[in-house]
Amino acid sequence: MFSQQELKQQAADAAMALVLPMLDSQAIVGVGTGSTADLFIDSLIRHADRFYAAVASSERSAQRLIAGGIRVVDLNAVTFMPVYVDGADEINLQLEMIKGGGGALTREKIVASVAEKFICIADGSKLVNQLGSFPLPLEVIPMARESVARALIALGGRPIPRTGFVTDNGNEILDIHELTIVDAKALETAINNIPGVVCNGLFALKAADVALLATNDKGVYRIG
Ligand SMILES: O=C(CO)[C@H](O)[C@H](O)COP(=O)(O)O
Repeated sequence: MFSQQELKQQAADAAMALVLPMLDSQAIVGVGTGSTADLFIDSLIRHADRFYAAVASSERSAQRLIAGGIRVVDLNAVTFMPVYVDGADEINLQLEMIKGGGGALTREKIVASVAEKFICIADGSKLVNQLGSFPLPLEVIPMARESVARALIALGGRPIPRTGFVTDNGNEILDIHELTIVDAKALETAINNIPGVVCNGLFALKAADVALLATNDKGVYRIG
């Protein structure tokens, strides 16, 4: 039996094998946030001579990349990014995800939107039939925390503010428990339309292109 950490490592290694042929001396790689993304960053650091630079989805990932000698560039300077690699809190067979457990959902969604291909890496426990057991993170403008919370209660959720946490953008996180997510794209759109919501952690309108899920029974299982 592999530990969860070993499974995350296997998923990160599988992503690196997929990404390497996409790289050249000009390539810019999009990098996510979290414990699985950290392992991918460590692998990127070992292949620093194979690409030009990275774009990070959080200050935390930027610091890890820089500490490893990787050039980190501003997304505004980037017109083409072949690939974005990141973890997920939940993913379904349609490659729709809940992300934002680490609070970096807004920058993650922005960087992912620029990339040609989103590769999701995770241990197999993140694969679900229906999204929503993991509380859905919302980044909200601080003055709108309570009005957004009321709107989410009306949608059937139970919002809990993530206390003592400020996003890289200076905003707050509401974690929405007990949402029934039947149509993830429709819910993502509906929540985006609530004034004060900066971003929600549903990645369904633009889902992942490929998932690499490391499991004990099937090895690294690829979807997409
Ligand atoms: O969305 C994220 C951070 O905002 C992460 O990708 C997600 O929380 C998964 O993290 P981990 O790889 O540590 O399980």
